[in-house]
Amino acid sequence: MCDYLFSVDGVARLRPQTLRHLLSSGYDVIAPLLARPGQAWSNFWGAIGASGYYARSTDYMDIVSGSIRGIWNVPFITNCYLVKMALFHTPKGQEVSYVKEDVDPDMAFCNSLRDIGVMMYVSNEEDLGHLVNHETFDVSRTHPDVYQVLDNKLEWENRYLHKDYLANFIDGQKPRMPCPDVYWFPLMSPRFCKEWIDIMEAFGQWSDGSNNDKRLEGGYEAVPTRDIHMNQVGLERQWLHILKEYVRPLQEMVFTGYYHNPPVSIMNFVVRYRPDEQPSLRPHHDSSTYTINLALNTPNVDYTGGGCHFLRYNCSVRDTRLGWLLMHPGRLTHYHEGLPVTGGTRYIMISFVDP
Ligand SMILES: O=C(O)CCC(=O)C(=O)O
Ligand SMILES: [Fe+2]
Repeated sequence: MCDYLFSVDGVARLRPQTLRHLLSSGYDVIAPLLARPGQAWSNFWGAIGASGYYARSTDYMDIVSGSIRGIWNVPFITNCYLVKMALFHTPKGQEVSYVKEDVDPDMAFCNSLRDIGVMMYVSNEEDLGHLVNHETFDVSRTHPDVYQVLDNKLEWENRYLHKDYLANFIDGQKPRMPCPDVYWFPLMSPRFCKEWIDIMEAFGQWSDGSNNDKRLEGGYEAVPTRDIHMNQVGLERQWLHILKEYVRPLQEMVFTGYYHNPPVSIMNFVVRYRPDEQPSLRPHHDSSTYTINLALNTPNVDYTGGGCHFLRYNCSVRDTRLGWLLMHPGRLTHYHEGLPVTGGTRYIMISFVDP
């Protein structure tokens, strides 16, 4: 039988050596001090308990930040802890329980430990990882992880931001400009692109490519594409967050002095081009101040033909790159068209940012 019971509320990303370290520490009950990305520290109250009981009032910040290292005896722990199994085999009248009237289970559990004189400890001797926030994780979604940009930022960025995204901001680096005032940046990972397409195809309700579009306020689209809007697949809030957090800083680098936070975009959609469906898009202006056009798959691998042509400059971008976006003014100078796809299927993600 296992000697320890390991409890987590949510999913803890504990490293194996951390677990080994905790297991060998000899205490009956111990909680690693864990961070939850973007939220308060887990076991924070344990640390506050430590300050209240044993330390100066400012010490808990030092404990949380790791500038003091050690193990502290605390009156309360929660979320993630390790308990010796022997504690659950105590004599009658000394049982450990997580049930007490209308008290929350974690409160009741700690109370019961205190009642029988079992000490609880918080440890920050090692950097212990963090907790995943499971509150909005919806397993009924296709690829629920991709929906987690607001709730599990750290995991989400590791999975879905392009590996070269941060390199966009290296000082003195000139952004790529394949056509005049058309900028080109790595934004999303291959996994993002694949899952984004999967979500659209699983939903499957592509527009019919006609001028009548009930999804639009006026019910009319002059230059229709076969597309799915983000609000049809529950990704509007997430996509607008991506625009604000990851696209806006790129825009501010290249269109200097243009600052709108958050960026406003009511048109956010994935376009599908196929030779036998809609292969191309006739020349047009977008209803945007600037447009972003993110390549979700790869020319000469997933499809042939395709690309975006800017008529004023007689300039095309055909060799679009997976997860890279094109950013260009929407009107006046950047009259453009979608070039015909001759085989396979091309997918792009479009936003009309205005303002
Ligand atoms: O096919 C392209 O790259 C252009 C798409 C486009 O201009 C649009 O959807 O407004
Ligand atoms: Fe366009």
